Amino acid sequence: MSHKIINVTVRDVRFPTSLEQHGSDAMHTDPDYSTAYVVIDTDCGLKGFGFTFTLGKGTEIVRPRERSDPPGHGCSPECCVGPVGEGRGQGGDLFITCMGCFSRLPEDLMLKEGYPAYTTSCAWLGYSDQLLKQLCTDALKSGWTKFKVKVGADLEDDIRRCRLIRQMIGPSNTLMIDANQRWDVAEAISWVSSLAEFKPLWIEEPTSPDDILGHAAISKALAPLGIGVATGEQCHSRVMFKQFLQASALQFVQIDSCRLGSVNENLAVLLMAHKFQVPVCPHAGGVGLCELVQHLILFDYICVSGSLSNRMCEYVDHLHEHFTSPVVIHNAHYMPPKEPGYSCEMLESSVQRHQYPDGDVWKMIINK
Ligand SMILES: C[C@H](O)[C@@H](O)CC(=O)C(=O)O
Ligand SMILES: [Mg+2]
Repeated sequence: MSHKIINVTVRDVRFPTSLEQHGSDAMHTDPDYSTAYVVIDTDCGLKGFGFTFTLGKGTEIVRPRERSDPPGHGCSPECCVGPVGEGRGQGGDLFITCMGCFSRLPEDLMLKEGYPAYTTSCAWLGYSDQLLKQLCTDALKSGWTKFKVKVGADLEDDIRRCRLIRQMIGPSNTLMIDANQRWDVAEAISWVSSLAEFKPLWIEEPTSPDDILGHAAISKALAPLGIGVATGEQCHSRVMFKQFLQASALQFVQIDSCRLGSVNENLAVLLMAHKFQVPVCPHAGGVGLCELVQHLILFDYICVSGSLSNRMCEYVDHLHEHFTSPVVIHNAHYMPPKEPGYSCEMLESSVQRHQYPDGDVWKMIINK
């Protein structure tokens, strides 16, 4: 039986998250979480859905790739626009199938308790201390035990915010910090040393995401303080991850379902991380990244690592309502998705309202 693709549409869908500083960090002060959203129609009525994530204007870069450009036009095979443009979610029911064919024990545990998650949505850099306190209180009540705080713009602010959150979560909950590439190598080491009293488990993206040896130097300098280096959300290929692992430049692998183009590229990184015995703690959030990455992390646990030690998946509490099968979080754990597919179909009404620049939401903002 063969079927034909009869139409492909790509839409520029943006959410005005910058208005309330959701997603803000030391490098991205006004992100509008966005997608280049693809729908494929076939002659038998089946449809395919997929997207890649951007911070708004980035959609203008990845979108032509989503339309039709073949890979490698003027770019290296591992160039960043290629993989990001290919970060689409046509996973079919691969993951549901996989869960049936391996040992039942990890599968049962996932079905019962889910995969452990941490939250970033209490402490975006643009949030006030008052909002941070409120969100942290709510998160603790809902069972969250692992929290990530944005740092890197101003050391005094970082000390105050880390102290505040550490006081709120207590000594036994987990704190991570994320600088989003803001520092050079020496600055990263001294800045993070000043935050060591707050006992962060990791510093994320301390410097340029391409500086593998820089990350190795930071890892070495911070190891005696018990602080690991986490990176990967901007890492666009398995080749980069291979070198990070070979150089002992990271202690936590942060795959990103869209930045690494395709499920296959992500699986290659999961296998390498397992070989090097480095835990995978995926980047997620944005719009739709939690929906996609939940499949990858369940695959990692059930089929590759078989371990939850030092492992957790990022969660942010924004924009899930725009998906037909949003993630289910229970007691700070991702519960396995029950629907077949890669959870990447968006609600048509949401797509229409947020289409840029002529959806109703944007018309209102632009005409203000
Ligand atoms: C711009 C994004 O919101 C970024 O800050 C996300 C990120 O670094 C993370 O979630 O980790
Ligand atoms: Mg980050």
